[in-house]
Amino acid sequence: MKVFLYNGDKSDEEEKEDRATQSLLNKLIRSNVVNNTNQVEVLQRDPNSPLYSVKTFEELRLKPQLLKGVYEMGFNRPSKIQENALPMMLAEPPQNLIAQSQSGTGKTAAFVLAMLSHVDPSLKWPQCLCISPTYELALQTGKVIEQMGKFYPEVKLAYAVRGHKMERGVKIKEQIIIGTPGTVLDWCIKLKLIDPKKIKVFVLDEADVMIATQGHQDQSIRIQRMLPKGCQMLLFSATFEDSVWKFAERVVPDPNIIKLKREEETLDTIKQYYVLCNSKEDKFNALCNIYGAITIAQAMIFCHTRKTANWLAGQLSKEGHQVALLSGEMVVEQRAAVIERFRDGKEKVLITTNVCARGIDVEQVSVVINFDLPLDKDGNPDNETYLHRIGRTGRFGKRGLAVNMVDSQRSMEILKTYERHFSKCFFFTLVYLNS
Ligand SMILES: Nc1ncnc2c1ncn2[C@@H]1O[C@H](COP(=O)(O)OP(=O)(O)OP(=O)(O)O)[C@@H](O)[C@H]1O
Repeated sequence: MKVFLYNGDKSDEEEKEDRATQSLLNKLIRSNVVNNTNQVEVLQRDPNSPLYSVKTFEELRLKPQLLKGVYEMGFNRPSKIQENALPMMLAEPPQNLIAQSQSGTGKTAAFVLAMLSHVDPSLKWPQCLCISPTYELALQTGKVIEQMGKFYPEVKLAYAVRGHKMERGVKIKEQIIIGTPGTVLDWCIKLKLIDPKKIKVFVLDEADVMIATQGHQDQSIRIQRMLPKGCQMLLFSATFEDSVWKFAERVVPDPNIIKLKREEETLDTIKQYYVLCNSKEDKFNALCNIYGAITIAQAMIFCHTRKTANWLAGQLSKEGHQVALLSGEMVVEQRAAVIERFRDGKEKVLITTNVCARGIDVEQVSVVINFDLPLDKDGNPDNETYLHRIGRTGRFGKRGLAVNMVDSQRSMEILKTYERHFSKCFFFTLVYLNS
């Protein structure tokens, strides 16, 4: 019997990369808003009320201090999701909203602007409450509040996160609270620092990440139940599985709903090849043979496990090639630095595992090497991941090249499955690269 291709190596899926880390990484490496060309889908609670969307920030009649903050951040016009979400969030009377769009489309900036707009700075108590899944994500959102509110210094922000020790019963004067569910709950119930009845705007950010963390779902619902009837409820998520949807409906009564689909990727402009090899070492040799060609552009090399990625990076370095390695062992800041160097073109080749690279768009990558073919956690072909690795959206619709390394009967079968699945778009071409 053939030995299973990845036997002995722990699958990187097993290494359990959590969604919060991925989300934080995405925020750290983001340089710009993702401008999606897909249509926004809007479902209004009251279908008879007119549907407003805005093309400029001026149309929103923001406070001048906030408009100044928005422009200072370099925003010239609302992003696609903001065009629809902002008028709804700023409407009077307040409207509830569930909004879903991929990471980087401008959701955070939208709800931050809504919170800052609704605050009454003359009142010295918490009026807006935003919960985030982790300490680090809360700090990131806090930074956006601080930046956008730069010219509105009367509005103050407090962080309800671990490590921020507070005495029981002290009254908090800050108008905006950003925190994690556990600490926020403590501040409301145990320490009585926040009077939930005085909250006007409640934001639940990253709902999909939130429910992936044990206990956060219940804590969020407990917080929500303490809020007054007229409180505006806003919920944001990058993805919308059924579980997120069910949670959203419990947290946000009578919602308006905005969805912006991810742009679809295609394989139309990608030339796909495969290389027949006998072993990992053989694949390495094949890779060395094409190394000169792939470094004309920028390339990403995908391995199934951290162990293989480390090994490959070591081997290529020994050969004198300069490669960057993105590994799950690195802390998130280190990973962000690696991605940034690659984006800036300081490194030509990036070796990574699937989990590490999830959600990262590097526009200029035109060569993708599947040192190991993508597999799901049960070891079966994973069409979606194959498409994500290789495919291009309309936005980045440049030509590309993909090379799949095949080193066993099993991996050949997997390749054939991809070929069948995507048969409308391409046929694999066999190339011999070994000397
Ligand atoms: N209207 C805009 N014009 C230009 N840049 C913008 C605009 N809105 C947001 N941005 C920038 O785009 C990036 C992504 O925005 P934001 O963080 O709000 O997206 P997001 O959808 O909340 O992402 P995530 O799901 O990761 O939290 C940020 O760097 C932000 O400063």
